[in-house]
Parts: sequence; C-alpha cells; structure tokens
Amino acid sequence: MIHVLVSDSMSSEGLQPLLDASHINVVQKTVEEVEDELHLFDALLVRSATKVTEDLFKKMTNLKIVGRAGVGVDNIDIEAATKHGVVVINAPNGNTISTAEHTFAMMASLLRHIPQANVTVKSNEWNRTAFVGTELYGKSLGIIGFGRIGGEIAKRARVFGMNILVFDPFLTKDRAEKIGVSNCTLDELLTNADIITVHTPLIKETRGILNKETIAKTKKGVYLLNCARGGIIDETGLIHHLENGHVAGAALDVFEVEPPVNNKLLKFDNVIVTPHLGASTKEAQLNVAAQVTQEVLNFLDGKPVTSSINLPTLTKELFDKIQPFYHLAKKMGNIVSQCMKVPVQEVAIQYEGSVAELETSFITKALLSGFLGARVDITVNEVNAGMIAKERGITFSEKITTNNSGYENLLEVRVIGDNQNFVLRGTHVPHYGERIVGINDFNIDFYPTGYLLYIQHQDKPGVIGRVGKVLGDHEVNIATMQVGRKEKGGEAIMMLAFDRPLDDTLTSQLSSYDDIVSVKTIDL
Ligand SMILES: NC(=O)c1ccc[n+]([C@@H]2O[C@H](COP(=O)([O-])OP(=O)(O)OC[C@H]3O[C@@H](n4cnc5c(N)ncnc54)[C@H](O)[C@@H]3O)[C@@H](O)[C@H]2O)c1
Ligand SMILES: O=C(O)[C@H](O)COP(=O)(O)O
Repeated sequence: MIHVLVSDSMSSEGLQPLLDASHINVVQKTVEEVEDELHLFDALLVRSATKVTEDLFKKMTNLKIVGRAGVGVDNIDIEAATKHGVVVINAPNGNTISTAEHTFAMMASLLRHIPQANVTVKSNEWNRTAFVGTELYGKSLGIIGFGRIGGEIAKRARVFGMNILVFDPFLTKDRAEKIGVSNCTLDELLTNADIITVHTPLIKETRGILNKETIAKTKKGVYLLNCARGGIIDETGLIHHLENGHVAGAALDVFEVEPPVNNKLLKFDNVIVTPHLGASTKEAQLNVAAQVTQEVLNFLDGKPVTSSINLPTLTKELFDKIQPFYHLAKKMGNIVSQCMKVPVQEVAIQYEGSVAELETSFITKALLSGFLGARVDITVNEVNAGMIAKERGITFSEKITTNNSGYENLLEVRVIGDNQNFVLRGTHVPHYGERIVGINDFNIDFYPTGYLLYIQHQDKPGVIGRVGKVLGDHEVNIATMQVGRKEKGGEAIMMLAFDRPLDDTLTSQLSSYDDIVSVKTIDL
C-alpha cells in the first residue's frame, strides 16, 4: 500500500484519481496531526501553509515525492529535499489566470477605494466625495517579473488602455515581442510607473527589490501591489513611504509573516489586503490539485514527471527513449563501485552514438546513483546523487564524443581512485538488452544481471579449468561465462554468472592461485 499525506486544504475533485486508486491510502490531515506516523508516507501534497523543512524530511523517512499544488515552492526546503533524494514537483500553470485576475481586481479596488467605500455604505454612510478615485486608463503599469502571471496582467492592462513597463532580467526578446512589451531597467520602471506590481519568485535577488531606497526613486503618489510573495516589497520600506505620503496606496495579498500579526501595514486606510487569495478560485484549485495528483500518480507508477523542481523534466516520449540507458547506467555505476573498493576522486562518463542525443544529464545521475548507492548507507537516487558526490569530494563529468567504436550507442565510465582506475563500457541493443562490452582494455560481452564473478588472470592453459573445478567442487553451477584477453599469454579476464551468491571461502580459494590476479564478486 502506498501512503499519501495531503496536509493542506485541496480540491477533492482534483484529488479524486488518488482517492480512487485502490493501492493508495490518502490521509488528509496536517503534519502535526500525524506526527507519529510521518515515517509511513511515500508522498506529501501541500499548498503554501505546510512548511516542508529539513526536520520534516528527517521524520518522513519513506518520503519520495512532494507535490506543491501551486507555483511558489519557497515553503519547501529544496536543498534538503534534494539531499534526502525526494523529488519536488509543482503545478506551475494552474493558478496563473486566477492570480492575474486577483491582481487586477486589487488594482482596480485600490485606485477606486472599493473596500473602504464598501465598509462605509454598510455602516450607513453615504460619502461620495471621500472616495474619488483614479483611472487605470492612460496610466503606466510597471510589472516586475514578467513570467506567466506578469504576462497575463500585461494582456489585461493593455485592454484597459494602460502603458506597460516591464523589468525582468530573464525575459527573452522573443517573448517580449510576442506579448508586445519591451524590457527596461529597474530604474526606468521605478521612475516612470504610476502603479507597480511584483510577480517574481521570492529569492535572494528579489527579496526587498522594492525597499526604502528603491521606493524613493518612484513617482510621488505611486501605487504598489504585491500578489506574489511577502518580502518582495520590504514591509519596513513600504511603511516608511506610506507614512511620508510618497506612496498613495498599496494592495497586498501576501505578507512577510502570514497571517500578519501586529503588522503596522494593516493600520493604513490606503492599504487594502486579502489573506493570500491569489490562487483561491474554484478553477485554480481544481487545476493545481488535478495537476499534482496526476504527476504524483505518474511518479508512483514509475512514469516521468513534467514539472520537477529538482530533476530534469522529461516528456513521456523522451522518458521512454531514456529508460533503457537509465537502467544500464545504474548497473554500470554499481558494477564499477563493486569492482573498485577504494576511495574514488573522479567519475567521468562519455556518451557515443544515439544515446548522446538524449537528456544525458539524467543518465549521468542514474550512473552516479548506482555507483554511490553501492558505497553509502543512505538512499541515493537521481535527485541527490550529484549533491552526495560533491559532499564526498567526488567530481563527476559527462562528455559527448564523436568517436565511432562501431556500436550504435555506447556509454563509457572511467573512474579514478586511489592507485586504481577502472573503465567500463556498455551498450543497449534494441530487442536484445543491455550488454557490457568492455572492461578496462579488454573487450568482453556479457549481460549485467544476477551474481557475477570477475576474475583477472594470466592467459595460461589450465586457469579456466581450475576455476571450473573449484566451482564444481563447491557444487556451484555456472550459468554463463565469457573470457577476454588482449594478447596471447598476457593478461586476461573472465566474467562468470551464477544463479546464487558465492561464499567467501570459494573466492578466497580462487584468489590464492598464482595465475589469478584478482577475484571480485558483483551482485546486481
Ligand atoms: N498570491 C498568490 O496566491 C499567488 C498565486 C500564484 C503565484 N504566486 C506567486 O507569484 C509569483 C510569480 O508566479 P509566476 O507563475 O508568474 O512565476 P514565473 O516563474 O512564471 O515568473 C516569475 C518571473 O520572475 C522573473 N524574475 C526572476 N528573478 C527576477 C528578478 N531578480 N527581477 C525581476 N524578475 C525576476 C523570472 O524571470 C520570471 O519571468 C511566484 O512567486 C508565485 O509564488 C502567488
Ligand atoms: O504560489 C502559489 O501558487 C500561490 O501563492 C498559492 O498559494 P496557496 O496554494 O497557498 O493558495
């Protein structure tokens, strides 16, 4: 049984496929309510309320995936997720329209004083002069962060007859042209906009992008909006400029601390607020819950996820193409690790032929995870392999080569360790499967599966016979056997496969023969 924890409120209709799956047990409770059972859950679904911290990852020892039903993942410690090998996905598109519409509603409300007027009429006041507003028409709207939401706001602003100023250092010329905007500098936006709205993620570079100093550069009487994340507009800076009258008003859906406690901003009549409602529409909630549900189901079924924050994203088509190499790479990493039981400094992977055209970074991570998984006692997968390698001082690299060794596709891994290097080559033959076709300088051809014995020996008469006799004396049946050598009478190798593991006495006996250089067991 797979256990899924849904710790924030989510659309039940969106969650339905998870609720319907007979092999999945869905628990809809907060983290605190299931404190004693956290170790059971395979998947966690959240919105912005649950704080997914390193401490939570430590407690959720079985966790494989976190699904964020929404865009912002600033409530999830992505580094900790990666370290713990947990995939993080989000639902990036599902609430774009809702948030753009909410921002627009806030902007119109702010400039027409609708919330304030609403309160007075309901208190039996009829004060038409106190709420003279400002038109949106003809005003310059500065949009900081021109992604999905920023783009939707621009489309709506144009229909309202507004001029649009955009600041987004990552905005491509193509996208700007398509939407009919041009990028300006932050200073140009600050000095020319009548209304400024922020739509960036909350990251180091955007925290406090509007602060005491930058707000001072804006036009006197500017209106500011934040329907993205608390902290993008520095609250202390905003309060300063509300107090001195430089800012005419602000509309805030998000706060540095949510819910805002003793927050001075709530005391200003010209500040209108909502409780983080940008994504709170029936449509958006259905969209985001359905998106993460499908992604989590795909992931749990071993299919690709398309919106991962800490894994390369793959389409189903690409995933199907990669899969054979993914499995081969994992086995190759594992074989090398078992053959090289010394500290390792470097793992270099080279791709040749058709495999080089695929998403090789994913295959590289699979190889690394196979390699590290055989030598560390924590879960290693494609998510955390790179990080664990770095932590252990192992550098890794990948290279695409135009060499043509005759194979349709070829993966080569070269591992450099203390006084020892190891090279392994593998290929995938359609309809035939994975083959290991080279070890160090030797050509060989074997199927990497089961219990293997790798022997380096002198190419002399009787060595193979002696190995066969020792195995026969121990009643061990040889399933397959391949040999390889470089030159007559020189060094040679054997790879034998068995149906059961070999015991140590047998390998020690084989190692004791003069003509045998080394004996290594490999369990796959
Ligand atoms: N209030 C809500 O309920 C609500 C709902 C949805 C999204 N959001 C928030 O809105 C924000 C934007 O969402 P989105 O879907 O448009 O994301 P997005 O990723 O499509 O867009 C973000 C944009 O910010 C830009 N950006 C990044 N760093 C920047 C910088 N230093 N200066 C200027 N621009 C920068 C990026 O290039 C990108 O274009 C997110 O923080 C999200 O969490 C809030
Ligand atoms: O980043 C988001 O998607 C929004 O802030 C929505 O957050 P919520 O899911 O908590 O409403």
